[in-house]
Amino acid sequence: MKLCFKVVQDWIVSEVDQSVLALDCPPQYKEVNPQDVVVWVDPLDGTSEYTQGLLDHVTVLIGIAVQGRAVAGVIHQPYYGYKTAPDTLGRTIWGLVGSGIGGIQAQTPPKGELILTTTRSHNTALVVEALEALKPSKIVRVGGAGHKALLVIEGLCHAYVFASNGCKKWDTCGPEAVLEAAGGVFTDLHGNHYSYGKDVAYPDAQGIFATAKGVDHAELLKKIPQALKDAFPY
Ligand SMILES: Nc1ncnc2c1ncn2[C@@H]1O[C@H](COP(=O)(O)O)[C@@H](O)[C@H]1OP(=O)(O)O
Ligand SMILES: [Mg+2]
Repeated sequence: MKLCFKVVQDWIVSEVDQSVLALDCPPQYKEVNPQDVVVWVDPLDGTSEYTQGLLDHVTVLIGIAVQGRAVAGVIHQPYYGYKTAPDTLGRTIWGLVGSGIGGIQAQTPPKGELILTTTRSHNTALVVEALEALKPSKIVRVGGAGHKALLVIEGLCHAYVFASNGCKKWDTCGPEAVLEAAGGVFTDLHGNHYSYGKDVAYPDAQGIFATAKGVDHAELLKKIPQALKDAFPY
């Protein structure tokens, strides 16, 4: 059977960030068995915010898992700058664990503060309880898992905390890989990495606890009461 595709010319982007091609692939990923690779895609993360016109909360997420671990990802913000710089709309951030990130500079968040980011549209009593336990100096409520990961990568927030089972593997595989490639740590509320293998259940049933480069993830996680962690069993 012969398949024919006609690609609309406007869809083809020829001016892209080439820096990824200059990177040396970490040795452990130079030869992987294709059967060990799973790609998770969220074509529109931040749906609720999108419907409300909060366009900069929206991202397109691609995550690549090898033997269950999130190792590479892309977070594309199609509407980045739509209010301030509509002529250069959008930005694409990518990361490969062991190699680094491209598209933005990873930053360490300010010392002496604790700025947390979390959901603005999927709030619950447990979400609030977890945030209060950390005694933050500020809470940034925005939409989208990709968007929140970017706030942490850019050092605008110290941590992304979500005591809920609402996110799915396609929401977090890409963000986890990019944040960890940027020097951060992205785990569940027990401090464990999710598995992104082909047979896993879709919900991130143990919540999200992700910290920026330079933040002591284990120390911060100790402030979450055990009873709250127990509300998210394996
Ligand atoms: N309770 C939920 N029900 C459905 N999707 C959820 C829920 N909680 C989180 N998500 C998904 O995880 C992303 C991050 O959550 P939030 O924006 O609330 O912080 C959301 O954009 C949404 O993905 P999506 O928008 O692709 O449906
Ligand atoms: Mg999503």
